[in-house]
Amino acid sequence: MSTTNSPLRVAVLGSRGKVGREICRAVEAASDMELVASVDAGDAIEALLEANAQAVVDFTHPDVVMDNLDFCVRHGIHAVVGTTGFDDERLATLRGWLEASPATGVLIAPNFSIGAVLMMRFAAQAAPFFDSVEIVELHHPTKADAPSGTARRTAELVAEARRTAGSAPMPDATSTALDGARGADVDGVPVHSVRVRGLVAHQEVILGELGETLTIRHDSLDRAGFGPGVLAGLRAIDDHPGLTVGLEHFLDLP
Ligand SMILES: NC(=O)C1=CN([C@@H]2O[C@H](COP(=O)(O)OP(=O)(O)OC[C@H]3O[C@@H](n4cnc5c(N)ncnc54)[C@H](OP(=O)(O)O)[C@@H]3O)[C@@H](O)[C@H]2O)C=CC1
Ligand SMILES: O=C(O)C1=N[C@H](C(=O)O)C[C@H](O)C1
Repeated sequence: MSTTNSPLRVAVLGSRGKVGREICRAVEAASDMELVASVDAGDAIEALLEANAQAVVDFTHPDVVMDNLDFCVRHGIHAVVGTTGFDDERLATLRGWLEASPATGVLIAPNFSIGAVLMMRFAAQAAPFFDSVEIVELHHPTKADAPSGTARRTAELVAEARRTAGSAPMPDATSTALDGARGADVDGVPVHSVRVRGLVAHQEVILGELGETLTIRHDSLDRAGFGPGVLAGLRAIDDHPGLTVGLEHFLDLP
């Protein structure tokens, strides 16, 4: 889509937010891209058309992201989306919109950090080898959703790997518990959410077997760490029309 003569024309939605600010910096620093529009709450999304944007990056809020994507897909603008809140119903809606705009690509990635993508993959690989798997995600207290999109996706991948392997149900003799004490049940995997000031985004996957545990931990220490994954998504999106869920599909992983 872009050549050395014509940098990819990128717009950022949520440009004044904690992640959006970093993405604007990353796009501005990329020699093969041009930041043509920065849109935040209260700004008119039509700025994307005036700027002739070819692709948008969305780090906004689960309550507004579907409206943003409706606009982008209707106007044939590719979208690289970090905003959380995508359940099966939303993904089905998006697929329907994309059928009417077959050249447009939308990438939804629960986490754009390369380390987090690997954490999810390693957790799924390890899950069938252990009796127990639980997830603890830890974030800043301004986060809108719980559990995190990354934790939900990890739980789904773990559950899928265990189903494929024919794993037995996880042992748990709890017969009485305060509400929430065992976390949220995501596809049979307990997920525990911690919100503490000072944290950025962290996750542990704790796997246990008789006599041993394995803990896979990822820490996002600075939101600049989401930039390279977003740029990789932008560079590949024109070659991936339709809906893609997960940055791993755009990476050359073994
Ligand atoms: N996939 C990934 O790798 C990552 C995903 N995320 C997700 O990204 C999202 C944003 O996170 P974060 O940056 O921390 O949140 P912030 O609240 O810091 O930023 C969101 C920004 O979007 C703005 N906004 C709200 N509505 C609109 C709209 N209709 N159009 C344009 N901008 C709008 C907000 O404005 P205002 O504050 O005035 O409402 C705010 O400036 C969350 O869903 C989060 O979970 C976060 C990190 C990594
Ligand atoms: O809101 C955040 O901060 C983050 N959101 C994403 C999620 O919900 O998984 C990604 C990362 O955890 C940071």
